[in-house]
Amino acid sequence: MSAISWDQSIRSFIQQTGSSKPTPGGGSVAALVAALGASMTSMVGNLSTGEKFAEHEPLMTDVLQKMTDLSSVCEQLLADDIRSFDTYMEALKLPKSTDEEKRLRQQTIGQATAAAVEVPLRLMDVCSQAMQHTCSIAEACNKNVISDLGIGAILFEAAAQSALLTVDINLASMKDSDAKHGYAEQAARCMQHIQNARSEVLETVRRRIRGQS
Ligand SMILES: Nc1nc(=O)c2c([nH]1)NC[C@@H]1CN(c3ccc(C(=O)N[C@@H](CCC(=O)O)C(=O)O)cc3)C=[N+]21
Repeated sequence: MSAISWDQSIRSFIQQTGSSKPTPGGGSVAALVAALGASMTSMVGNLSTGEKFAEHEPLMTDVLQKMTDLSSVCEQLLADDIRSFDTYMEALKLPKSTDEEKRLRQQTIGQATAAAVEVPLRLMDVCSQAMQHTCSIAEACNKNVISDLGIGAILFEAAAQSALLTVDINLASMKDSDAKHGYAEQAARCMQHIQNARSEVLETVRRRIRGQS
């Protein structure tokens, strides 16, 4: 067996996440959950090809490509979140004896906080796009795996709700109230869109599980 297996990576991620080290933190876990959501939608897309689904081929091909791209963004965001939160924790440790040190520390913390908000916000946007694509195949995809499409939708919502909490805790410490309101509004709008699309996906999933068309 090769030294790097998925099993070992998953085990090591889980151990590191559960340790007392601040990162990977909730922001990174949310990115991983979103990537798993993309895997579910991909699996459903990959099982919705061939003669029976011929008329939907362009749609499935497009959604599969989108899931591959969004999954790569999740991978990037997982790493970005570690970097941004580590930077924030480092900024807190800056000296604060003189006025100049205090000013520099506050400025650095402010910048680090903005970055720690923007990473989970980007993840929410990814979840929103992914949810929309998931919704777009709910009627046409293979019924045998419709439950997995629902799982994808649930995971995108869980990832987005988790990212939203991360946005909120960082906004709570933000001083610039204009920026704060801008971020909060963007997050709320995105979450609303995600929840609407999730409801639509799950309604279709449940109807198709019941066997009504
Ligand atoms: N983009 C982003 N990603 C996150 O993952 C993220 C975040 N923002 N914002 C806040 C939450 C919460 N979180 C913490 C993790 C560990 C400690 C931690 O280790 N705290 C120690 C103090 C450590 C020290 O001061 O060195 C303690 O409370 O005793 C704190 C907070 C990560 N989060």
